[in-house]
Amino acid sequence: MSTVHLHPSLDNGIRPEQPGFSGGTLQCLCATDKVEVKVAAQTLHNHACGCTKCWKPAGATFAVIAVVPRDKVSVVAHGEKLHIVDESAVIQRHACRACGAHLFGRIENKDHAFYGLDFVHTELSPQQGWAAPGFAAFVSSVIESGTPPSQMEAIRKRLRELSLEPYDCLSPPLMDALATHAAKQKGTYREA
Ligand SMILES: N[C@@H](CCC(=O)N[C@@H](CS)C(=O)NCC(=O)O)C(=O)O
Ligand SMILES: [Zn+2]
Ligand SMILES: [Zn+2]
Repeated sequence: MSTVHLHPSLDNGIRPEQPGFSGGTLQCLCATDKVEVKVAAQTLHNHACGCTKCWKPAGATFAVIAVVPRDKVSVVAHGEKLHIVDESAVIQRHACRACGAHLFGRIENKDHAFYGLDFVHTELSPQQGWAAPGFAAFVSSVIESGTPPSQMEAIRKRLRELSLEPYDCLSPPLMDALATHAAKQKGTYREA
């Protein structure tokens, strides 16, 4: 058993995706009056994120986060408890004021490459069958939340053991999507 702790849903064995799974609900961590958000689709691009802005459960080094079309996300209970953590961030993270869990993150800038996709943590769902994480993003950023740099080699080794290739930004396909969008905005985009 490894002594490197990443996140409970990674450390305790990654649950496989269920073919045909089509969504469920997310619930905040409050004991009563839980904020509930319906996600009416399977998620895409699920991954571990080491950045300081993504929500992590207590004691976790990484967040686990995926995207889903924003029209599939709706608040179904206790939306009055939600607030936006940082209005100035690209991703507006809607969190429960009482327990701190982030229910969904939304990009309101229509010019952003990922506009139209919301960010969700499916560990907040009682359902099983959600997409499994496929890579690890912003790995070096865990140092910014207090991980000693000397642990990075062991962390990257453990991520690779779990088949979560570590990247210090996003994965190459997502970085390519961001750069393609930027090239189109600048007028420098070319087909092969
Ligand atoms: N090193 C920074 C990286 C933050 C960062 O760029 N996070 C990525 C991954 S979630 C992002 O897209 N952030 C946009 C945002 O937070 O609005 C940190 O850890 O705070
Ligand atoms: Zn709560
Ligand atoms: Zn993040």
